[in-house]
Amino acid sequence: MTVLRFDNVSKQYPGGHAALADVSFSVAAGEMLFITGHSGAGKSTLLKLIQLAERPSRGAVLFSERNLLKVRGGRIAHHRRNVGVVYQNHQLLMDRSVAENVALPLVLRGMRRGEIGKRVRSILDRLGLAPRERALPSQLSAGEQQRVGIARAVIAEPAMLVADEPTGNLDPTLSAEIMALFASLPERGTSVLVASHDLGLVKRMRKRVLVLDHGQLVDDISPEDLADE
Ligand SMILES: Nc1ncnc2c1ncn2[C@@H]1O[C@H](COP(=O)(O)OP(=O)(O)OP(=O)(O)O)[C@@H](O)[C@H]1O
Repeated sequence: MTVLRFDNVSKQYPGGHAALADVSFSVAAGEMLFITGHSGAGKSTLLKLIQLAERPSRGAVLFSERNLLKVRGGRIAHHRRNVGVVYQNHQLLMDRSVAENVALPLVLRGMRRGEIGKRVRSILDRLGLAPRERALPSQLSAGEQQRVGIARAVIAEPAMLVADEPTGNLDPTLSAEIMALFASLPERGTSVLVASHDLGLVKRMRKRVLVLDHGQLVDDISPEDLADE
């Protein structure tokens, strides 16, 4: 089953050149892959189209077979619930505790409090954040804040997780732990798309890699081909 498909997608910002030019690829349900390329190659733009933070200038983005061009108004929020997002600057609610930040997607879904508590404890345990559950984001290190952002993005088990340079602030050990966590999501049904220009990290993960160059998709490397390089 295909969860995401880009069909000849181009994106031109007002007054700018083509941030994406005629990009086509698809992602299977439960697949993890990376997208890499130089600064300005179009990685963030591609992720923004998936979250409906931007719209294509030409072509179509299909998510679970639905053309996102047709998703408007109140349906945008509904679509975004199916896409977990991890940013480099985590966009946490600074006046809410770690546990409250992580619980937010479940609260928005109207889940029962008892069930929310259980799920929050479980994900905080997995990410080594349980001792910090009552802390405010301002009392955390950059790495801890990043893990809170990741916990919040994955807690509702979205169809897809998109992450933009998710290990930018983290030391190598923590980066490896975060990547291992991402790699465990597909077996729970979540596809994972990670934008990164850390080529060493990307190669170590032995996953499919899309390569963008000036907005064009110039390579689509399978894990097997990556192993041969
Ligand atoms: N809101 C915007 N308005 C105009 N141009 C933009 C906008 N956002 C991005 N661009 C341009 O589109 C191109 C692609 O940018 P994008 O942020 O997608 O690249 P990137 O590969 O994510 O880069 P980086 O690795 O530096 O984050 C760049 O030339 C950028 O200057």
